[in-house]
Amino acid sequence: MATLVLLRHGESVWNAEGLFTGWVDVDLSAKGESEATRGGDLLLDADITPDVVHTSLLKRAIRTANIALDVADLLWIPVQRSWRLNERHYGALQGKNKAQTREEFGEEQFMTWRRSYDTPPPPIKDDDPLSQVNDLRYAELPSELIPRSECLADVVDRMLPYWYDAIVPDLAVGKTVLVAAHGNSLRALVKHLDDISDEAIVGLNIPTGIPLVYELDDDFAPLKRGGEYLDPAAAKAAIEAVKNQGAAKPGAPKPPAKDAKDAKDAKPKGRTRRGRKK
Ligand SMILES: O=C(O)[C@@H](CO)OP(=O)(O)O
Repeated sequence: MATLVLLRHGESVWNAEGLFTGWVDVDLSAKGESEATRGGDLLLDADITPDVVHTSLLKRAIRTANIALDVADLLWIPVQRSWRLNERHYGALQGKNKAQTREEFGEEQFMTWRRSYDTPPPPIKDDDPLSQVNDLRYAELPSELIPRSECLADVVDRMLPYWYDAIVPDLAVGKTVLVAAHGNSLRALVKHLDDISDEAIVGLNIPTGIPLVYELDDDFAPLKRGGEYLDPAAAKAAIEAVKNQGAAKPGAPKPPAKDAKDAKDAKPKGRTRRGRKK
């Protein structure tokens, strides 16, 4: 038997602003930092001591893991990071306002892009400032493996090799494993663990900053389907909030104009592959 803890990063600055994020490396908001702290507190209260942590290459997941592990005085545990745990690449929607996209394209198209299993959003162009093709952290990935857009089925395909090759070997030797990742990469992992159908996964949302604990049998299948959130009441409310992102609030004013240019201006600064050559 082994313990697997899934932790979605705390609220990011773009979650707070209602923007599609994907592979853009935005930081945690102040609320996201407190959510990560609460995540660490919940682990302490439940007496769960991770032996190893796996994260994506994005700072919102890395910082969430660090903050939570710091609370538990476990910053020293071994860490492995992989692009395979990254958020779903949101293609040309990266940086776009969710509410505006819903208004512009309609509820059905909006939800198809957000939650359908096998329809990716339109691809991002390689010369778009919000593309990751020249990002230093993916310099060792062949260009064709760097996504230009992904649906959840694509995320399952690129995440599963990491599950089998990196996470399962830790679980197999009895380690308690913490995976700090993202809404959609964790949906992909939960789909696999709980054997959720392509149709049913559409309705599953993962809340920010609340540890989800799975006890696994010797075949790495959950003893309890769906696992257990360490704060079930908070998880329920937070799941609703994720579900309703981009939805119009009755009587609410329209969201502020945020066109593609605004999104580009908001791009977080980082070193690029090109930057390295300079
Ligand atoms: O913008 C994103 O990258 C994701 C997660 O924040 O959003 P959504 O929940 O709409 O898939």
